[in-house]
Amino acid sequence: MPGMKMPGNFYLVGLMGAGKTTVGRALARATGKTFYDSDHEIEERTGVKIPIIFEIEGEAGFRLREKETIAELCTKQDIVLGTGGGAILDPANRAELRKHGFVIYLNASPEELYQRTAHDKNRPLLQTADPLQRLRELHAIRDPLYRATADLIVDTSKQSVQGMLSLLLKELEHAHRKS
Ligand SMILES: Nc1ncnc2c1ncn2[C@@H]1O[C@H](COP(=O)(O)OP(=O)(O)OP(=O)(O)O)[C@@H](O)[C@H]1O
Ligand SMILES: O=C(O)C1=C[C@@H](O)[C@@H](O)[C@H](O)C1
Ligand SMILES: [Mg+2]
Repeated sequence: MPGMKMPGNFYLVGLMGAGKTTVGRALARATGKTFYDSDHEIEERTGVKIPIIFEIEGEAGFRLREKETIAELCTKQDIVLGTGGGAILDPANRAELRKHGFVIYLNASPEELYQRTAHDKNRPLLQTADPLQRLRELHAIRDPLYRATADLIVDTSKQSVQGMLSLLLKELEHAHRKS
């Protein structure tokens, strides 16, 4: 259903590798909205990649930048926003997202997320001896927060990116008709 027009903002939340960037871009294209990615915005503004920010300012420094960036992106209209995997840790971010858009949780098993992120060095939290174990821990801690923030929860483990897009368009159309 490309070109389908729905009002408002769609915000994607979920762990690293859930597909927030990939699926988010496709969703924006299909709905005629502008795509933003909070991680990319932060990299643009600082001029460095995320691992460098973690190295110099620590995770706390990154989270401050992330909070500022999310607040600013939440003033935009008619966008799809892929948020950083840890954005929902901060209650202020959760409130901003809930207030300004329709929040979609892309859920996937730690095993699937591990497969998807294994080749990529741009995620400082996964630069450990056992990234699968780290993903299991992060999933256990964050899954309740993603759920509490979301208007819609979808399981991405068994879907291709294209399959995810079709499912989302169907669910969003359904939610839109009810509202
Ligand atoms: N449903 C899917 N099925 C198969 N592969 C997928 C799916 N969704 C995403 N991928 C692949 O997984 C990798 C990670 O996806 P992506 O970068 O979109 O995740 P992300 O949620 O933005 O992660 P991060 O929080 O680290 O930015 C990409 O290579 C992407 O093509
Ligand atoms: O899950 C997380 O805490 C993170 C996910 C990425 O999107 C980046 O925002 C960063 O690597 C931290
Ligand atoms: Mg991303």
